Amino acid sequence: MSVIQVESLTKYYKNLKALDNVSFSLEEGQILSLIGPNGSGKTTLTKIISGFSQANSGEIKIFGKSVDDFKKVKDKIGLVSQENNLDQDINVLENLIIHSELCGLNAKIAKKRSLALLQKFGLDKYKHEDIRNLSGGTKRKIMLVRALLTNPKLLILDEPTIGLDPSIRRQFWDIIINLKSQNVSTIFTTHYMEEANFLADKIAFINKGKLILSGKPQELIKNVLESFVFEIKGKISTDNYKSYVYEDKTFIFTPSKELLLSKLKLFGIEPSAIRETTLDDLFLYLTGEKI
Ligand SMILES: Nc1ncnc2c1ncn2[C@@H]1O[C@H](COP(=O)(O)OP(=O)(O)OP(=O)(O)O)[C@@H](O)[C@H]1O
Repeated sequence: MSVIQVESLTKYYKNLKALDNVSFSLEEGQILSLIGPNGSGKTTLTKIISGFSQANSGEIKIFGKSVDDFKKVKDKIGLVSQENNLDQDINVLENLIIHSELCGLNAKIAKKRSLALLQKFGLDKYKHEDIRNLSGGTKRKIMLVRALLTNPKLLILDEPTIGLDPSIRRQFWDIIINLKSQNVSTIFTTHYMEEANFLADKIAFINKGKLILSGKPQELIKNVLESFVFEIKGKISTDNYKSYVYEDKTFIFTPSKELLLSKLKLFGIEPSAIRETTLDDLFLYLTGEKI
């Protein structure tokens, strides 16, 4: 069953079209990664699908039902926004309890659930620590715990691991995979292709407000490009081959390394690298932009 179906969302900020007719859906227990460069509309989309902003047109269905009032589904959706919006002047447990109460849990259950989640994620040692004393990675983990207080079925994470060191990023990945095993669906935005490739059941490329391509990570490349890419210094004509030019290099895609190598030899052209095609190549090929 679809946890969320998004149909033709369009959002304007005055004259700027931040989202342009965006549609996608996500099944229970699936992980979707939204990838796009700065300003492509990722945050706008996460805010709209979690009820913190309104689209100008389009429809959002949660568990098959059209959402006319996000208050009715707010306990089904957990959002971790990009900016740290924890209360800096109170401690971790107080932050979690206040949030739980705002979500309608009674004080006793709020405390019990907060402590249980802190324990589960190895964060109980921080429970009496003021937020301002925590590292960036721990703050983000506390925000994730806060989003989980209502046992949401859909988690929305806006750049959850940006700026975190690799070991903390890895811990985040483990948490998301663990939640998937409990049938929680996750939508996360990222600039890191390897993160999307590792975690996502489905990747959606977003550029200039448009969702330009989506699908399973392994199939995205196969459906559009060939398996190998040759990097050649300078701009060259590539005739029948798919290719792109970036920073004075030509990237040519081919299913057969041997065939292209022999053709290039005829023209005395030596590739500077031959490698497997990546999602970065695909994004550059489609948009001319680097993530
Ligand atoms: N509140 C706002 N008022 C006016 N313009 C906005 C507002 N929020 C975002 N924008 C603009 O809308 C476009 C999409 O922004 P958005 O923050 O959704 O992109 P993003 O993909 O999340 O970028 P980043 O990766 O930098 O977070 C950008 O051009 C941005 O400048």
